[in-house]
Amino acid sequence: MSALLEVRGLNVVFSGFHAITDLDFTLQAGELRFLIGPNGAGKTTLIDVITGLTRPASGSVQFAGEELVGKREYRIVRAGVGRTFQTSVVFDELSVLDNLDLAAGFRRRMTGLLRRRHGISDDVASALDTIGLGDLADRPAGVLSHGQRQWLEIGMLVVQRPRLLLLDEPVAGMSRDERDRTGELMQSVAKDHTVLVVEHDMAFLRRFASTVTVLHEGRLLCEGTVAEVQADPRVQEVYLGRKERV
Ligand SMILES: Nc1ncnc2c1ncn2[C@@H]1O[C@H](COP(=O)(O)OP(=O)(O)OP(=O)(O)O)[C@@H](O)[C@H]1O
Repeated sequence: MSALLEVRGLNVVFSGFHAITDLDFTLQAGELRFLIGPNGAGKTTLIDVITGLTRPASGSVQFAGEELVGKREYRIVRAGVGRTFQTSVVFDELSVLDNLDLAAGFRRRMTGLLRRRHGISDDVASALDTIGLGDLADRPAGVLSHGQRQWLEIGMLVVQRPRLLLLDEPVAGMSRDERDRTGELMQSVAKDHTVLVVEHDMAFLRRFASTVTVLHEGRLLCEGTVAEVQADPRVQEVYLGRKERV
């Protein structure tokens, strides 16, 4: 494996408040990595920096050898970085298939994106299969359950063929069944992509995570397997007294 993403000496400051301090973080190509940490640890801020939403005070973010800091968001998307947001980007009135097709169209840069075409592209068919929504392909996205909607969003990312997928709390608000299916979906997506998942749910991590990075107050606290991280006294200390114990 080789490094796909290399964050070096990252500092993010909001009006004098240090949200991220001297962070080094590396993701190897093909990894499924989980990022955890108590509220305010800097997890979303790190994703915002990688995707160009937030500009760091200093440091670099190399993606496949290309510097991302200073690049506009759409250029970072084009470079192959896709993310889900906590707010939905699905169009309720459009069918599941049209939402996927529309997302794929951004990649293909087609004109007449909403024009119904004959047949579906291989990318869209394969994404539909991966997210398990084939039976609902022609239903409006508005009828989907919360979990199905999240899967559709993941599918909408996948059809854009990113090399790196950043998923911010993908199982928040899901039922147990939906969480399990999402974990399986993530593992399936991770076969062909590098995936970084921000997640709080420790039961979910224990089941689906291999390598975990822990942030605390904007700094890297530790990194390792789920078992290593859970056994680390520093991790236990920062989570102590919180609802979700490690
Ligand atoms: N735009 C901003 N302006 C000022 N402070 C900010 C801004 N964005 C984030 N912060 C602060 O930076 C710190 C890190 O926030 P961040 O959202 O990255 O944490 P997080 O680890 O994702 O937490 P959570 O699990 O609660 O989502 C927090 O103290 C937050 O209040």
